[in-house]
Amino acid sequence: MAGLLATKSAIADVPELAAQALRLELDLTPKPGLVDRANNGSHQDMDHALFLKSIAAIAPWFRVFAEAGKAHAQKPASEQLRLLRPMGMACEQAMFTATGGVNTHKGGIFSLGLLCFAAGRLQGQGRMVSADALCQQVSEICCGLVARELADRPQAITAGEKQFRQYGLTGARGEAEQGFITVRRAVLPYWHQEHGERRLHNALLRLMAANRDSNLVSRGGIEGLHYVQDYAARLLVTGWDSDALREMDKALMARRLSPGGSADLLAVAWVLAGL
Ligand SMILES: CC(C)(COP(=O)(O)OP(=O)(O)OC[C@H]1O[C@@H](n2cnc3c(N)ncnc32)[C@H](O)[C@@H]1O)[C@@H](O)C(=O)NCCC(=O)NCCS
Ligand SMILES: Nc1ncnc2c1ncn2[C@@H]1O[C@H](COP(=O)(O)OP(=O)(O)OP(=O)(O)O)[C@@H](O)[C@H]1O
Repeated sequence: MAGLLATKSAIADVPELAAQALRLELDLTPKPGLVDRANNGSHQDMDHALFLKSIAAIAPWFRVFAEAGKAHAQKPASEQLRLLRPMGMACEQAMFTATGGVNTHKGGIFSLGLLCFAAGRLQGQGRMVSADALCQQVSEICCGLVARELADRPQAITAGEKQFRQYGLTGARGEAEQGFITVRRAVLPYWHQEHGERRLHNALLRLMAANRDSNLVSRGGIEGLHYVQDYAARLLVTGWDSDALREMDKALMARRLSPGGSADLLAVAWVLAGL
């Protein structure tokens, strides 16, 4: 009985954890190149207030995704993305309406939306919602996504397709299809070594060092990605404090670099670690 109660409360919490994750990610300061409480990082078209509006518009959708996952739980995993996608796009539309057309959370909606949907799916199947089970579900739901949407295209047209052709970068799709492998390898094993804000900063640095963030490539080319990866890896080796993070913030702003994919994965880490 105690196990059953624990399972139920964990399931109910995933949409709430996801909304919480977006708020914590936003408020974490300093955050190199990203919008935080102190500055707009490398962005001209968004600030903290705009991100708050975006979160308010997106958060109610997380429960919608979870309910949809539950309602379709008995259908094969291969059919799920086709069901979820129109809802994900409607949520993107709600974000664009709230922000006046600015892309504040497209990546976050994708990754967290999949987690919420997968949680509902597990619940509908009467299964335990653990981090491993959620990642496994997301991976099954996204099976073949990289091949369909990046690899099998005859011509590379979009930025994502070009980055895949040139550097093998699979972006948010690849991370989801691999069950958030970067979060599971680079962040979760170290999660309990730190506490409070330092834990989140450390996780963000680990993500920036490991993640092949397509945002960095679209802003600064492959050199931009390597610059941020090397910078973060160096801080993890030498040690860091708030001053070091502020220095890194300045360096990324000077180069117009924004590790938005790693910010999204920090939110994913919060949800997975919270289970
Ligand atoms: C797949 C999506 C995200 C495609 O976007 P795009 O081609 O721009 O892909 P790309 O991976 O380059 O970047 C999108 C965003 O993901 C984030 N991101 C970038 N790199 C990474 C990475 N390595 N890991 C995780 N997230 C990343 C960034 O925030 C970025 O802005 C998408 O827009 C989409 O299909 N939306 C429809 C809604 C949907 O399917 N939702 C399903 C769940 S609700
Ligand atoms: N705190 C944050 N600050 C900035 N970006 C963030 C933050 N958290 C998450 N992101 C992610 O970064 C992405 C925005 O990056 P970016 O502005 O480079 O994208 P874009 O609008 O598609 O490109 P561009 O501005 O170069 O035209 C969002 O999709 C969002 O998911």
